[in-house]
Amino acid sequence: MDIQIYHFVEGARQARGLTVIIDVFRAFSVACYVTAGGVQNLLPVGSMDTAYRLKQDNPEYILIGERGGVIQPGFDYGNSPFSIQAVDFSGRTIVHTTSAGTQGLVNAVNADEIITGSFVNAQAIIDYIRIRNPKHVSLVCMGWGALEEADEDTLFAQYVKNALEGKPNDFQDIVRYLSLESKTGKFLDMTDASAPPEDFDLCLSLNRFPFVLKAEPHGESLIRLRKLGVVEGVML
Ligand SMILES: O=C(O)[C@H](CS(=O)(=O)O)OP(=O)(O)O
Repeated sequence: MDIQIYHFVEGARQARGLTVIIDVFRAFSVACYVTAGGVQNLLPVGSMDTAYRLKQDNPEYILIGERGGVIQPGFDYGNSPFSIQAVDFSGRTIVHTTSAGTQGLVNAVNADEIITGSFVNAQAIIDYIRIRNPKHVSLVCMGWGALEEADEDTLFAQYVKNALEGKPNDFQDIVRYLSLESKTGKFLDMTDASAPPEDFDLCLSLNRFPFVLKAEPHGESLIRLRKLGVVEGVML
């Protein structure tokens, strides 16, 4: 298995094989929380225009996301796991747009298969890759605004690579580093309603969810993230 690590939108375009688009803080942690909240259709989109058009055509849709980390006018929720973790999304369609994570999903045009990456479903992702056993795995770190490396995304890519190569990982050390030494620790100090400090622990709640989110075509031009259960190395 050939495992390559890429960065940002350009990396998403280069990715091939089974591709993991990584955004730990916070897009793909949010995506897992809303999936656990029962969402029927989770539609990641790149542009704000697409998000607003979908809402205009379908007023019952829920808009979630941010620009510059901040909830945008007309949105129902920001890109915050704390704000949505207790919400029942059963039967609902969510449109999700973010500065980094969802940009990677819509740009991974050369991938054979795309799943999301975050620590909240890390073991399911590792097990899924092992089950699929592809020739090429691409791990794409989306970073801050898809422009600047974010430690948590790079550390997640290395965590998955290590696991697949049979090398050890020290998750407690990752949490210590992110909270005390990395720019990511800023999430602990934020008081903005769009980025409450609780998001830090919620995004680093290791293996909370036993499923992967796989991108699939939805209609003519959209993608949908479908939940695939993976428990103890077995796909449900
Ligand atoms: O709101 C977030 O957590 C980030 C903002 S940014 O990437 O730092 O601009 O968005 P995400 O796409 O979840 O990384």
